[in-house]
Amino acid sequence: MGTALIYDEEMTKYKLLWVDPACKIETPERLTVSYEALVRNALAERCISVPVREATNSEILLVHSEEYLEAVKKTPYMTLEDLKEFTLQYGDVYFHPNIYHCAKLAAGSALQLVDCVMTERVRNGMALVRPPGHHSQHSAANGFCVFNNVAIATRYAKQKYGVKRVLIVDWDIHHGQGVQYCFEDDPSVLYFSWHRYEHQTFWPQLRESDYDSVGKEKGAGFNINVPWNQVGMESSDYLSVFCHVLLPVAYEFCPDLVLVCAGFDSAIGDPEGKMCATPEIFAHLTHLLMNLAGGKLCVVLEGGYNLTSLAQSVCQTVQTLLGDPLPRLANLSGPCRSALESLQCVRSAHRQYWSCLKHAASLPPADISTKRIKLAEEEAKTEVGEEEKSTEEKVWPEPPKRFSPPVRCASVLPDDVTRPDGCKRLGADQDVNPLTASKLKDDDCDTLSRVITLVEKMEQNEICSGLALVCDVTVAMTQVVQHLTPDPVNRVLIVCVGNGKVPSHITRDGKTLVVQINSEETEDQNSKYYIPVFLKKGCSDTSGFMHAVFGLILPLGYEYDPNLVLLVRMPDSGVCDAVWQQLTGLLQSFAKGHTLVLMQENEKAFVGPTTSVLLGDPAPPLENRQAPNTEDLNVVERLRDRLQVNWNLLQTTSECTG
Ligand SMILES: CC(O)(O)CCCCCNCCCN
Ligand SMILES: [Zn+2]
Repeated sequence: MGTALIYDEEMTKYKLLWVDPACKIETPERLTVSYEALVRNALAERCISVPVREATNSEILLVHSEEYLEAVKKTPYMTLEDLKEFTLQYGDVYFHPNIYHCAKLAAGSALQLVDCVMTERVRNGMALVRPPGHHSQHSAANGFCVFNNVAIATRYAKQKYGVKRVLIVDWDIHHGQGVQYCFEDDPSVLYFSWHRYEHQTFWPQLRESDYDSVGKEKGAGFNINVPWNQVGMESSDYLSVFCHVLLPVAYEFCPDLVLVCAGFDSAIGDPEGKMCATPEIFAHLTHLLMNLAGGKLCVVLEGGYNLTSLAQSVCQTVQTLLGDPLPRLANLSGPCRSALESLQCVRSAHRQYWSCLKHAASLPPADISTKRIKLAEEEAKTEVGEEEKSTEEKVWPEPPKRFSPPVRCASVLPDDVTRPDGCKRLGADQDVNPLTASKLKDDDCDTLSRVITLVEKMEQNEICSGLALVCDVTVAMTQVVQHLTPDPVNRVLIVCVGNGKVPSHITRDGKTLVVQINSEETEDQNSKYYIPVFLKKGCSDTSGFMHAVFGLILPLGYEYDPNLVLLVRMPDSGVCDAVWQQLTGLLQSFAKGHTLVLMQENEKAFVGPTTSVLLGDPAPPLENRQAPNTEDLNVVERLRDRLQVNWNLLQTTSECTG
């Protein structure tokens, strides 16, 4: 199944007709540069082009009042003076004779996206629209928004397709208060938003944008606000929040559909956000959401005002939706102190609602409230100036080209195991380099030499990922590590699932990082590079396992930044299919998708499910939503406490930083 792209140049045909410093950044060029970049990078042609349509009255009325709709209906016939007059009743937004038409097209585009994803005509998709939507409210336009595109799409999906749970991820740098107001008492819609806040001094300066707005009545816990109280946030900060807040909660929520309020003003260079995360981060944020809801992911454009970073970020997002391998995120420094404060605040505010957070620190950092008051007082003192003091132009490197290796997935299988379609079989002889074969002294040398050849072809980027059935995974793992070209940049992340002795010598000098999830206590080797995660209920406990994936494996993997990932399924690990597939999917975040899966020969039943994920299909949703058991949560928390001195991305509170 493919990726939908919805765009129509009609939505470029409105603009600001008078002087208004607050609105001048919202221009038609935002849409044209985004679409043209997709065309230029040969991404648009790989998408399924879906036409726009106007949202109907009844669809708009799913969110907005009749009075508001009737009022907006009159704007096409207004004079310039009337339009200015009409605009005055709202904040930070402008009207134009053609904006009503475009607003119907923007909302209709989101509905078209929902239709083709829910009818499985496509797997996922992106709608390039303007005007944006997430600030508009029941009876008000606001913040460049006229109709709330994503809120309407959410109500539409529930009404037309009986979708029970919708996750809305709002990575725009402004708080989508319009979405919050719409669903704050609705437990079937989980709204997650991060936003520049600076202790309520940044637009829209709402008290209800802070972390303690968790939702109302039945909706308590289903509204998650992550305020950024400083500018300059980087990829590390964004990934920390995904790993330690959004993903654990999203998996516990188990949505049937995921919608993204995709604003790219959270990228480096944006005049509104003033953040420092490079465009590649959106490839990762998108990928981390692609194994939820069976891959049903609808991305709808919101903000983004630096035309260069906007276009690059849109391309990173669409290329990931298309399934291309991700770029590596170089030298992640770990979350800054302010981000850790926000992280701690959000986790403590939501610990009572989500079992994955029940071990979170119970209180926000002591001084957080005084900071808010102090900063607000300071703000009051300085004149309210739109022009920012620091106007230095941010520069960042062009994101690296992300081309797919000629072979997406190769397998080394015993002759009696059928090769899954789409997967290339690594032949016995023709592919194997004789030098390698000679070096292997093992009785299984034929298979092992093919495994080594597979790894060599991954290093040369001829093959993206691989799977091998071997007679002894431990031997195979050891051989792979030994045969890696001794290149100083070689770093292998090894994730061992299940019991079994991992030879200690392979955790040599930091060239490998081994994380083993098992169900039996191993002697506690206090090494930075060997991390045993002992789960009482072993790998069969889905919640405990996934807690270790989000809280430990993902952060460690991002910080370690390997160029190869070995996923090893130890004999009788007890891990269930869906969890195994989720892990396989999530590990493709690293090493440009170079994942080698090693399994015992008798586990041929898992060859199909594993290769389907290696080939880019989404992992099936984890049906169960029971809480991780307490001991397992304890294990992961204790490990995190012990390891976070060495691994910054494991931090979740600001107390720990010295
Ligand atoms: C879709 C969106 O969230 O990007 C809209 C943001 C509106 C910002 C209003 N204030 C602008 C102040 C200009 N310096
Ligand atoms: Zn924004």
